[in-house]
Amino acid sequence: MLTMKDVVREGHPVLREVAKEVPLPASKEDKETLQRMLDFVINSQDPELSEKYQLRPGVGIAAPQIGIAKRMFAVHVADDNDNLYSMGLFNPKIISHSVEETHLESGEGCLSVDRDIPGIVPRYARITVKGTNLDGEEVTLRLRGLVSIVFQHEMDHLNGIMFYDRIEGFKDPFKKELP
Ligand SMILES: O=C(O)C[C@@H](Cc1ccccc1)[C@H](O)SCc1ccccc1
Ligand code: NI
Repeated sequence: MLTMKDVVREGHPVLREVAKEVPLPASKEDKETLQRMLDFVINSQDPELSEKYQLRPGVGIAAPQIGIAKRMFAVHVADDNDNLYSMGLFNPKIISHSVEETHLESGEGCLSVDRDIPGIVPRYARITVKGTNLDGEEVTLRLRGLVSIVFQHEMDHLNGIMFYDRIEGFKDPFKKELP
């Protein structure tokens, strides 16, 4: 099972790479990896398992965060109406988004960042995401609220972008110029 020792931390070049598309249908290996990523996020929210294995609670993780520069991430998060989004996605793509923006009042954190970095991280308020799930089905998701923010945070990881790159005025030595 994946634990925090498998999570690469900021400064590792893989976090600044643009991850590569996953050939579909996904290989057995890529499916196993994505399933382990989903299990990690689920385990990280389980009081016993997160305590036992010292997992930092998370709602998502992207493959570059375990050193794999492939376009896939896993999320396990409920929306404001308690609909649970628990899935792995291959080659996710934001196909449309609102002009309106939103942000978490508390700012954002990251499993690959072992420091608190305060600041507003602007995100699109609503997004439409297309991707392929672990069953090989193409899914289209219309998202808003925390779920939308989580998906945008994970999408950024696939493009070598860290949440603090989006904080106005934050200077980071590893800063990646935003498109
Ligand atoms: O590093 C990651 O990608 C996992 C992050 C994802 C994330 C951070 C901030 C905002 C949205 C998504 C971890 O889940 S950070 C821990 C966390 C837990 C619950 C809610 C928000 C963040
Ligand atoms: Ni992160």
